[in-house]
Amino acid sequence: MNQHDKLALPVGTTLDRFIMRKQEDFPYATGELSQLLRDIALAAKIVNREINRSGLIDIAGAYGNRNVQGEDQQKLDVIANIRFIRALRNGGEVCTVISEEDEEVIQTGNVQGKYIVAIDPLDGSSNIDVNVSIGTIFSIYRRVSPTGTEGTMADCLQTGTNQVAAGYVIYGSSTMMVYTTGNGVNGFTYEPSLGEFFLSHPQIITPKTGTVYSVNEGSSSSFSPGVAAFVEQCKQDGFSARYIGSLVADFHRNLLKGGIYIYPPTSKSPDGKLRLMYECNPLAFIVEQAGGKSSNGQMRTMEIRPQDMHARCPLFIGSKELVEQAETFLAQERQTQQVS
Ligand SMILES: O=P(O)(O)OC[C@H]1O[C@](O)(COP(=O)(O)O)[C@@H](O)[C@@H]1O
Ligand SMILES: [Mg+2]
Ligand SMILES: [Mg+2]
Repeated sequence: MNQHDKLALPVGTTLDRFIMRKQEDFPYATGELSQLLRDIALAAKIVNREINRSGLIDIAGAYGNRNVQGEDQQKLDVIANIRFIRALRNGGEVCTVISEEDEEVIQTGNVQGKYIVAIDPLDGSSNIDVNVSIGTIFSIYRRVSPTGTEGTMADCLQTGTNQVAAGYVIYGSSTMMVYTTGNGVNGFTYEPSLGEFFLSHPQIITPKTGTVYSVNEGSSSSFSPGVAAFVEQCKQDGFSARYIGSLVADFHRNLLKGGIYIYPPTSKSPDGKLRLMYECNPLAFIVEQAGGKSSNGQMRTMEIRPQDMHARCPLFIGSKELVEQAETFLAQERQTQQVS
């Protein structure tokens, strides 16, 4: 197979075939990561079916519990959590799971498993029952502790630069899975009648800049001067404001069209709202692989050392030039604070 065949897998290739072909790029690959990606795709198909018919069956609304974030769990949050954890446990490749919906780590019992998965089973919970795009976000690490034991905290609290793969599923007008293993970003669209994901967006490259900014301006009264100045600059430059309120959906649009998504520190969320391990790091890996950028306004997201599985951090992510522009405003703000 020559170089051209290896790179240019035709649009319409199934996800399974793509994973197998890409595995051939790594002579020492043992197939475990490939199997893990297939396990995630399988769970995504099941969750997709539940989401599509959520209005017909009694899975709409709140579940009646609060998760470790203090958020009311939606029934679909719980269903998606169960489905993904079951698929990761049954697949056998994963020893430990970090989930947004579980306070403690989940030891799957697969002590021979080489991988750790951090997952946001259902992203965009506030949009679940109103038929707006929602998603699943996942991040995969190789364990650092020896196999034969349960995953440790050292396995779970690795920096984002150690990710071996990351991705998301968007349940929208179509359902897509977008992921990277560090060799570019590829998107697959789900064909429900065939039950298969097909390559539809090969080698995604995000535009260097754009004219869309995504931030919840409802919190603008507590934006720092630097954030407020950047948002004002976007308005003066005639940018369009787009905010779906589902991180995956806002990120996906900006990834394809160019733009910036910001979740800054606010009075309600002094460290921002989004979680480093299963929201910020996986999307940072993808955007960097697509030529974009991600930071907390100052530091590269993937270099932030997680202090806690559910640690939050501010997020500035998207087109490289826009993230750099926002960082410049924040640097000026820090300088002003230093001299005052
Ligand atoms: O309503 P806010 O404060 O703008 O927050 C919206 C953000 O919160 C989230 O819903 C958090 O994710 P979860 O739904 O997984 O908890 C993001 O998807 C979204 O971007
Ligand atoms: Mg989320
Ligand atoms: Mg969630």
